[in-house]
Amino acid sequence: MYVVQIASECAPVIKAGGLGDVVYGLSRELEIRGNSVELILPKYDCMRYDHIWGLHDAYRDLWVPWYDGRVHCSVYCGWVHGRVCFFIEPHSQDDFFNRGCYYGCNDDNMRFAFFSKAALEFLHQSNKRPDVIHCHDWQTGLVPVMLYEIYKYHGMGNQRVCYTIHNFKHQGIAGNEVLQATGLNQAEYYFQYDKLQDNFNPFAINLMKGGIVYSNAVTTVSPNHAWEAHYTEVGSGLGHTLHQHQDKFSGILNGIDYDFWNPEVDRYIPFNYSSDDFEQKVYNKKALRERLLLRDEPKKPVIAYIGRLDNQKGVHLVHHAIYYALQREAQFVLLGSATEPGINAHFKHEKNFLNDNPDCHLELGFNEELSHLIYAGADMILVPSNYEPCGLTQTIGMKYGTVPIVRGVGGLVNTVFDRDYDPNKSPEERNGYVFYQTDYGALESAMDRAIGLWYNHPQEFRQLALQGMAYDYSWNHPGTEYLKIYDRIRHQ
Ligand SMILES: Nc1ncnc2c1ncn2[C@@H]1O[C@H](COP(=O)(O)OP(=O)(O)O[C@H]2O[C@H](CO)[C@@H](O)[C@H](O)[C@H]2O)[C@@H](O)[C@H]1O
Repeated sequence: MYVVQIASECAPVIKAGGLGDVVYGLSRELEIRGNSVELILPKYDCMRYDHIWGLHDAYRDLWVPWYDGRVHCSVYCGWVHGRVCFFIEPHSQDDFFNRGCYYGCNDDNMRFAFFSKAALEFLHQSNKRPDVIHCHDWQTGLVPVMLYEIYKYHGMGNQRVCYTIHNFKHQGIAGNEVLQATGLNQAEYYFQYDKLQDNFNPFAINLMKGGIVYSNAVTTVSPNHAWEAHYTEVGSGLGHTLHQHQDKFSGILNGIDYDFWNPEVDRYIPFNYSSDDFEQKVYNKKALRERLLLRDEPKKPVIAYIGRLDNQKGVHLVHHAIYYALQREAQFVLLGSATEPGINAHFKHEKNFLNDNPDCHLELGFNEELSHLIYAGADMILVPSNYEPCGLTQTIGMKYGTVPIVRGVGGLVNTVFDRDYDPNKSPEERNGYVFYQTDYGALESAMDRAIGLWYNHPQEFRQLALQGMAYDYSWNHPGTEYLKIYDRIRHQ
């Protein structure tokens, strides 16, 4: 099968979060199984060019219709750790992808509407006719809309679209100008409730809703989150739309790429290890402490948080966990970045306040290499999210023998099974700690149980870590699930 992924991220070259990991990992899995996969991405100025091999211009004269004119683009091709990627570079005054950031601009709707249009125009003009186009999140929600409203009539009638939603919170709420720019004429047609009209604001269109309405299959990134999005407020207003399209909507748990996230072969950690020589993990802990200037207190556990610092991730609990860990004789390491100025200022303040504390380190920013050392060196990883479509940090943590402490929402429910309480798993199958409420007491009780086991029953704690390592959260199973979906829609 020939699959083209159109996305705004692909790890490690463009990674703001988990979307990048998934786009890369799924592409690799599909290729391993004999499918042909290509990726189309924006050519951002700030991406990690050191992860691209053989970048060359592949298509010089791509002219993309935009408003009443056309925008000249160049398309570059290169290999990102074996995957063939096409990077689109527009030459216009808007400088859409030369902003020194991936997201967060006032005209993000326009930037990604343009990218979606350019990606389809590239497929069209270069005569690429994939069996399946797989696109992701609001940024590419317009791809199926334009495919079925425009490109279908220009020789692209056989292409089918699978649309994956990684985060319902950001939907791309836009105005009429997006329709005008992309050539989706007759605004009144798209402003209908069963098309792109936002479910709350009748004067706005919703790009993610467009993706849901027009795609042949819609997925989100865990079975539990699919249920939550359909039936609860976690769908951020799209529950009814999902209900109307429920026959094509499902949840597939994300995998992680065990070539990249694997303590046996990880290039970024000083001591490789597996469950057979788990003792080696402690040397990574020592290296982590040295790197972050933490005091070497062999007895203390290291608790880590890695992730964006925003409301989704439960920052009030992250903040509380730092102090609770210190109070309970544990060390705490945080690696995170905040885009919201208020949250950023708050954690900067905390960092200054805790700067001289030998048991705590807050690293504010994005650092892929350091994240590997933290997964390998920490003993526990905290994921106290308010909501979490899938979550990768807990499954990565488990692969590194780092015990997860998570809130029981979204994909965390599908991956972490409480050591003391899980009703559906035998004690040998349990792999972490789960709490449910959002108050400090709930968090503390889970941390308390984890830290208590560490201090009082170290052998049992070790056993719990090994049980986590035994789980297979690779792309093996989800790869099969996506291929089943592709196969189904291909013959529609
Ligand atoms: N400061 C930092 N430095 C280095 N690395 C960092 C980092 N902050 C985060 N990362 C890395 O980025 C990834 C984050 O994964 P998450 O599952 O938390 O994704 P995120 O919430 O961004 O994405 C959304 O999409 C993913 C993928 O579908 C879903 O799992 C998730 O629930 C949903 O919210 C991990 O690989 C983590 O190590």
